[in-house]
Amino acid sequence: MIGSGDVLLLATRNSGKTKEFREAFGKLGIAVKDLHDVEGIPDIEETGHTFADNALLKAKAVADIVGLPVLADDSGLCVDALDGAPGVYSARYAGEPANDAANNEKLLLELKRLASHSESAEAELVGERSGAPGKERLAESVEEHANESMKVLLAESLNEQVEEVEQEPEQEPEQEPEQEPELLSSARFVCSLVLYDPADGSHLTAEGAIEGNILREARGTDGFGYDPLFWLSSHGRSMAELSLAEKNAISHRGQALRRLLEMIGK
Ligand SMILES: O=c1[nH]c(=O)c2ncn([C@@H]3O[C@H](COP(=O)(O)OP(=O)(O)OP(=O)(O)O)[C@@H](O)[C@H]3O)c2[nH]1
Ligand SMILES: [Mg+2]
Repeated sequence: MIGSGDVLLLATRNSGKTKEFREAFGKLGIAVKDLHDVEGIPDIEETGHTFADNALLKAKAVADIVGLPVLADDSGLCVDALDGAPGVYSARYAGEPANDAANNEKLLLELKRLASHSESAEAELVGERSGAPGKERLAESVEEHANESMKVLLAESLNEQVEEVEQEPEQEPEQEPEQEPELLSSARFVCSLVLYDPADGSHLTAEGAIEGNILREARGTDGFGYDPLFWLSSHGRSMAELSLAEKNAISHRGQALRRLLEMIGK
């Protein structure tokens, strides 16, 4: 369907995606166009429940109009602390029209809200646990239940017990300064690619995913979407601190594309 010297149409209006595909396909001598280069393609509603469903829906809708093979990408961020959200709704997480800055802001807000809830729950639990019997309560118990000679013995043992309870916990050894920035949740980027041929309705699907963590504060200026909040421990950088080529070498999109190219023998 595609080959050296070919032009490939992407069913996307996301210029961030197009840039990444241009970097990857450029090496194969394949020029890449997107929906900014083609007139008369309506907005395609993404009604699927999975990335693969939406990628097929976009590739087919555009290919059926232009009458040529089309590649579509449906992708998103799945955050564990949010039970996989925003997922297929990543582009419009903060509402329509899609806005990266608003999406990032909402993601941080949701995760910080969760973190502060679990911090106060933890503080309550620690408070309950530290309700060890105090000296006064133990002394009252001696008065209530012992005769005189027992009182002496019990009072001695009480003092020992209280000393144990009241002893300062041992000091933790000094920690090394933290290398990792503050992280809010594990997460992954997922990408489904569909290459659809309108000549016979055949299509190929390939997927990729990359694991990372959500940063408390944005870092870096490259990439798009949630890249500034996506921390890669293996690289000690955020996704937005990688060059195009570095991102393609590891990203969900790069992985899916290499799988697709393998399927078509490229
Ligand atoms: O930081 C990011 N780095 C990435 O590499 C990445 N890949 C996807 N995403 C997020 O997921 C949405 C896709 O939704 P999506 O597949 O519907 O695409 P889109 O609506 O942006 O364009 P289109 O291709 O549909 O025209 C995007 O907008 C982003 O929010 C990414 N964020
Ligand atoms: Mg979309």
